[in-house]
Amino acid sequence: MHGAKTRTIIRNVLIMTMKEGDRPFRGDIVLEGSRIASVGPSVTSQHPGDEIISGEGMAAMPGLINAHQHSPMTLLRAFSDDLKLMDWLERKMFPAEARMTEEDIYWGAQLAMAEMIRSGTTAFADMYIHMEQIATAVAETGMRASLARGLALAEDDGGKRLAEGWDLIERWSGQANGRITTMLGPHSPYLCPPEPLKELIGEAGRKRIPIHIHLAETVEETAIIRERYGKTPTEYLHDLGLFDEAHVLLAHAVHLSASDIRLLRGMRGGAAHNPVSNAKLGCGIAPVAALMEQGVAVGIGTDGAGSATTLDMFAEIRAAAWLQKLAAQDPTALPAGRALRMATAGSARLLGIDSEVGTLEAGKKADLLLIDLRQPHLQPLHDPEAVIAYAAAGGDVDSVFVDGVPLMRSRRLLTIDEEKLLAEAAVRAARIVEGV
Ligand SMILES: CSC[C@H]1O[C@@H](n2cnc3c(O)ncnc32)[C@H](O)[C@@H]1O
Ligand SMILES: [Zn+2]
Repeated sequence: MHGAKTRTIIRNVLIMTMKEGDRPFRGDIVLEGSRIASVGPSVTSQHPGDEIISGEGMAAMPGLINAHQHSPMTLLRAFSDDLKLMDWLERKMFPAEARMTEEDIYWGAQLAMAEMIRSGTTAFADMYIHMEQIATAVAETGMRASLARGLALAEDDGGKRLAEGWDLIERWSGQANGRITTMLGPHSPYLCPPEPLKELIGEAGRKRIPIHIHLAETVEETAIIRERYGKTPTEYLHDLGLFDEAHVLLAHAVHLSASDIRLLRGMRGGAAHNPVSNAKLGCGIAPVAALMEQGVAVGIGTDGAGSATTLDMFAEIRAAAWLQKLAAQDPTALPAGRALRMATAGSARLLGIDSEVGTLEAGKKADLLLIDLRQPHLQPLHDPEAVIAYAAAGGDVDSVFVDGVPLMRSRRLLTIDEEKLLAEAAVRAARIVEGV
């Protein structure tokens, strides 16, 4: 017998476990409560009360994990494009963000979550302001998230924002049935001077709190840090003890020298690659293959919708593969299966949740998606991994489960009132950008 937990059997589905070395195969996936009870090729025996979902024509894979973004920036989507990063941030984003209320943050985050669920993302790492609002939206929508209050430590605010960062950690770690985890979020080497950053790193180390930080996104950043401290941005963080003290989620990691990459060897956490944002802002191409060769975990993120425009992780997977091939002039530089594993198991490692999610296997949390393969652009299926990495888009996702709970079935969102959300977002977005 199977006890009181509800069981859902996804029958006869093409299963992509995303475990290293596994090939796609047809079989059943059994969800029991919040976890995966079994994943296998044999037909599973049915019990009274089991819910049966036909997987005919579908592929199942672990939920995509967006390893770096700023969710409320959906309200700034396509508000300002085609500018250099520093101009874009200082002239457009920061002034617009200064006009955002707590309620704006809530609705912007919910808009991001609707878009993420619709495109197969089940978990994300977020760094922003008014994080309580984002945490509330995560709890309500049923997603999984790692949340950090973004901190520009160069600005003297009497410790107010840092206190908000610690408060978030205290109040929200482990909330929403364990779906919410937290980090500290010093923004970047260029907005965080050595003294307060060293202090924060020491405190994070003592309390075992992970750190989410932007690193080496542009050549301008490299020049600024060289001028201020005579080091590369990576050396700057390394010399402050960051990689010894904490699990670290590095966003971008584009401009790394060979010796920078060696400094990252053995780090806990890893780098979140944001290929679309990096391409749109003209930042450069992160040395993904070289990082992986040195054993540094690499995941995939979108960055905020203010730069990436969409939160569709399938677009990022494709861009990641293309850009590595282009940069190396070598089609083998980042194969389809490896790009898919980066966006699932790789990102899970960066968020520190790889023991729970990121692959489809018995015992893990039931965070997964079903892709509808019965569409012209996804047929035939000579190589399912290649079809999904190179041809699928967020709109092909049929169903999404987190913790065994369906958040979308047959493309209908089950935890979000989309009509109300779209109306709220439109009014708020228009007000925020007025006059900026
Ligand atoms: C203080 S909360 C986070 C902060 O980061 C800003 N941001 C968005 N995208 C980027 C990026 O690509 N590089 C650096 N900073 C970025 C966002 O606007 C928030 O102010
Ligand atoms: Zn960012």
